[in-house]
Amino acid sequence: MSGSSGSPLPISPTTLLETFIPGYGPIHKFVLYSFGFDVTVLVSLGAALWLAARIGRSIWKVLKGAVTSNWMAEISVSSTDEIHTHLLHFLAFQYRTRGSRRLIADTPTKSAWELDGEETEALDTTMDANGNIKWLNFSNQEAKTQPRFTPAIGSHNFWHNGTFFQLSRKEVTMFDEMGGGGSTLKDKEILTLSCFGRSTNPIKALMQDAKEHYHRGHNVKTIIKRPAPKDLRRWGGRGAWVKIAERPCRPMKTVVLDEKRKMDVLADINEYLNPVTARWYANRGIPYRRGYLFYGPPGTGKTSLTFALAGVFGLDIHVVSLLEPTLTEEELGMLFTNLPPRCIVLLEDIDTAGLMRNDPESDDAKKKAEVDPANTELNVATLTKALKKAHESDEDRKKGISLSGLLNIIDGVASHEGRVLVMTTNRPENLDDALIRPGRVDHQVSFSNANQHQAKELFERMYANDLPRTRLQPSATQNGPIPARPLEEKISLNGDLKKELTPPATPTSNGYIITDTAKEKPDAIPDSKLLNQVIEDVQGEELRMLAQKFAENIPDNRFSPAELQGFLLKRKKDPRKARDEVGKWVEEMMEVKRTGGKLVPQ
Ligand SMILES: Nc1ncnc2c1ncn2[C@@H]1O[C@H](COP(=O)(O)OP(=O)(O)OP(=O)(O)O)[C@@H](O)[C@H]1O
Repeated sequence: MSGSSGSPLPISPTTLLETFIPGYGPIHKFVLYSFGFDVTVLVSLGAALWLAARIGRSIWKVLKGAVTSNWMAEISVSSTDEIHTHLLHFLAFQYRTRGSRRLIADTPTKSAWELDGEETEALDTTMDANGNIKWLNFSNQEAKTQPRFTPAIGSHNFWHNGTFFQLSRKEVTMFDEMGGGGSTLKDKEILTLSCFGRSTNPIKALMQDAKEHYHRGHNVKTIIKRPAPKDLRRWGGRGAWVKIAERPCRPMKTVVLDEKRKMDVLADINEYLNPVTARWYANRGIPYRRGYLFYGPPGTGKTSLTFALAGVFGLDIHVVSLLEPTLTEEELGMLFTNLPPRCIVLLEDIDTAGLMRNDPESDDAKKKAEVDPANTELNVATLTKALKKAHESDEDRKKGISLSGLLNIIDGVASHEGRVLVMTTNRPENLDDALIRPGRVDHQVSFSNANQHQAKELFERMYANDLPRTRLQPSATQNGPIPARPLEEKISLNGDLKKELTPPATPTSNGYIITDTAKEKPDAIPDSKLLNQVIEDVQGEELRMLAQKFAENIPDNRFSPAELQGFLLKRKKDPRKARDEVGKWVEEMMEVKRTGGKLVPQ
């Protein structure tokens, strides 16, 4: 009777497990008698490992917390700022080349221009054996689009330029005030980058790299932005503007306009954008702002010139439609204060923008209706309009942009300085004097329908051979900048303004430049056979003769460049056909214009 003594028995691991795990005893006995194996050893080992892991994790947490707070630097970025986009682009690039196991895949949106990459070959339209034309087919383009991979929500580590970085990507949900007392839940993403050391400089350098990576090639692109959707605008900051398009810079030489007028605008903006000018304005207490009014008939190149200017000066275009129903004065003011230091703000068709005014017309109409009972039909209509206006609620009045609100935003005390404001209109006579007074509009450029000289230029431009794609040469930015000559020197040297107005050799997305002629670069890659082969034989003197003949058929100031471009585009491979058919087209067009018809001859 060994166990009957007074001293207590030591508790065995099996007894302990039996106490904590219901049913352990029978299982233990079953395994022991059936297989001769004491499962307690295994379970005890597992429990010891689990405990060690818990303790280890707790110690790790404490240590990590101590290291993070004392020996690590971190910077967080919210998804409402554009740096977030830069970082994601950069990380997508990084993570494509490294083997991370937790990624988020998304389908990137590509513009039509991005399909025309460096290595893009021209597609030929061919015929099959039965003589059927095989048209180009893009039905499987979605299938070919490669997903973009970015780090998944959670923590990630990576090396960049010899520094170890930690990235934490997390989503936060927050209440967003909707106005009118309501609120909604909104998801926002926070990226936190950290690195060892007490300085945030490596992270700042990484962010700079990400920014440069994102903007690489943007010197050959013009970025077009518009106000973000209402709920995103709410966050303010640069996120109040979203990129809607990115297209190759429009060369200045493709805008057919009187050279002096073009040169005046270029010189004026060039002078204005010079950082020294800002100080000059400040010293004299003049607000550092410049406004331009481009006016003239539709399709005469107002928007085209704005894009070409953006390309020359490397500015983004911020397009605002004052007709957008959800845009309030307050928001427009906030959007103007969140513009980058240098940019173009484009307000198109400012006369049709529907600016709200204190409209005396309705009162007049009402009085007229009362004193002129003979004109009943008209009076009922105008009176209804006037009464409708009178019953507009205060809420309705608050919506939209009033003229005084816009004037305030353009040059009020809080208005942004450094931007180039371009307003375009087809009807300058309808504009309020206050809108175009000096200080708001400093330079006016008139556009008109094409004269014969411009028609000739359009023709030559349409049929000029494209520059062959050439191998890329490292750009000046990589080997030091091209020394600049002063503008006056450029003008006086050869008196040929046209050459100088054209931006220099086009840089490309990789920081390279496309060289000018195929002759200089023997390893030229042949370009589109389709287009060039047909028109190759019509170049030089013959092209000039055809252009001359074409232009002689075009009456001065009757057709807009857009109309002529439309005619030429339909004959884009055949300049001789264009010359032969222009006479008939002009006759028909004149008839359409005389009768006020809408359907134009092809
Ligand atoms: N002066 C021009 N030089 C070259 N192309 C032109 C010119 N004017 C118009 N075009 C061509 O016509 C089309 C319309 O031009 P654009 O949008 O610049 O005209 P717009 O004056 O801004 O017209 P709208 O007043 O209707 O907005 C474009 O494809 C452009 O290439």
